[in-house]
Amino acid sequence: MRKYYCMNPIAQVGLDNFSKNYIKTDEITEAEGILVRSASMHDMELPDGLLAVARAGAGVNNIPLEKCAEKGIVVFNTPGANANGVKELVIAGMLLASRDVVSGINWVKENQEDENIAKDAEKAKKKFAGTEVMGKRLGIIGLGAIGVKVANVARHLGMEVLGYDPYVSVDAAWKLSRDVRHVLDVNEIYEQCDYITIHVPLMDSTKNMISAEAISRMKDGVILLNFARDLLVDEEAVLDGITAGKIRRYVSDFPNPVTAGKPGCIVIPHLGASTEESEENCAVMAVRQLQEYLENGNILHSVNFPDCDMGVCTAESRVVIFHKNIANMIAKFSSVLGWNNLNIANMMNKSKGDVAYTMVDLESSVSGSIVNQLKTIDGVFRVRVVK
Ligand SMILES: NC(=O)C1=CN([C@@H]2O[C@H](COP(=O)(O)OP(=O)(O)OC[C@H]3O[C@@H](n4cnc5c(N)ncnc54)[C@H](O)[C@@H]3O)[C@@H](O)[C@H]2O)C=CC1
Ligand SMILES: O=C(O)CCC(=O)C(=O)O
Repeated sequence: MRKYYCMNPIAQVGLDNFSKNYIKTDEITEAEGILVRSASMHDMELPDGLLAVARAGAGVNNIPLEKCAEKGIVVFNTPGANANGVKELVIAGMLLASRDVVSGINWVKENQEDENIAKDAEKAKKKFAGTEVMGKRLGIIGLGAIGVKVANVARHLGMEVLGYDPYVSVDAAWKLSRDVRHVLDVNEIYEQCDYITIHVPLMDSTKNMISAEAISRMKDGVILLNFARDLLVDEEAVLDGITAGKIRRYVSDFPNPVTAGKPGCIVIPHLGASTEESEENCAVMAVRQLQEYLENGNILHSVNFPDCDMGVCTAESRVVIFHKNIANMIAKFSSVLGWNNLNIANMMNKSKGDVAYTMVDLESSVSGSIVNQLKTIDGVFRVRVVK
């Protein structure tokens, strides 16, 4: 029986995909697989028996990717599975920032006992008047699963759309409306747009990407939307920008003491992916990827190891090896297997940055001693007998 542990509540529809050979455990040290959403795993000890972590979502900044790689723990995410949920809330955020609906609703609540509320509302409403999005210019930083969807909807709303993504994938480019202007310099977005929305992962290279300098380049009265991660934006500079009238509204999906309750800030409690559909899509994808890896050693949508798929093993056994991406590793594995008279039926090796993954199907079974010989090869992190 294989055991998995959930660090956050995971949609039952997803968990139902586990076969009867799986059981949920409350004891993390027993788990071969972990399912997680936003819980931080940075300070936790990774159990020795842990083989994989599946993030039911996109952002993986809550997971120590390198530490996992060094221990041969595969980390998956579920690209695109919650993109529509986020897209819809970004559009809602744009509208809430343009029209003062929130203050208007609060006014109605505060005046609920007023018998003349209908008449008084007609007098009060001019305070809450706003602007329309049609005809305005939207800049999108990051044209991945979410950015592309936001771009295409914004075109349907009659907005002019500029997109910036130096690493845009072919797949994303195919999905993007051809009316979106792809800019090569992010400053064009800062300098020309009425609305700016950011959809990039939080990494060392993107932290504080929306800096005071970037804000200083923006048009007066810009509306800034952040449904990606708070640390991408210098939020102290945002507050200064609001005070100075540079920024009209800052919409963020990430409450923190800097922006919560501050004038000009519309802060949502991280609800971008909190829809039934997104939660279910992510859970189903995460569970399938986890199960495929635990049962067959196949990797799909990993963020710290290369994707590698040899299907179901029809040979006598399958061994997978996590190792450094350095010269001569395959020769060393073949030598160990050859000395031990093991014939290779099939083999695949893939690399990603500094790490690599080798899958080997063999015509006879592998003993513990052979596994130990593979483990002692310099540069090997982990050896796992899948079958
Ligand atoms: N608020 C919420 O609930 C959610 C937030 N997110 C956040 O949104 C982020 C984006 O999500 P997806 O679109 O699904 O990811 P994605 O991986 O499909 O797209 C990210 C895009 O950012 C681009 N990129 C990377 N560095 C860049 C840079 N320096 N400048 C411009 N573009 C750059 C990449 O090329 C890629 O196309 C996630 O990493 C996560 O942090 C994702 C889902 C839900
Ligand atoms: O699971 C969640 O609600 C968070 C979603 C998110 O932020 C992500 O997928 O990056």
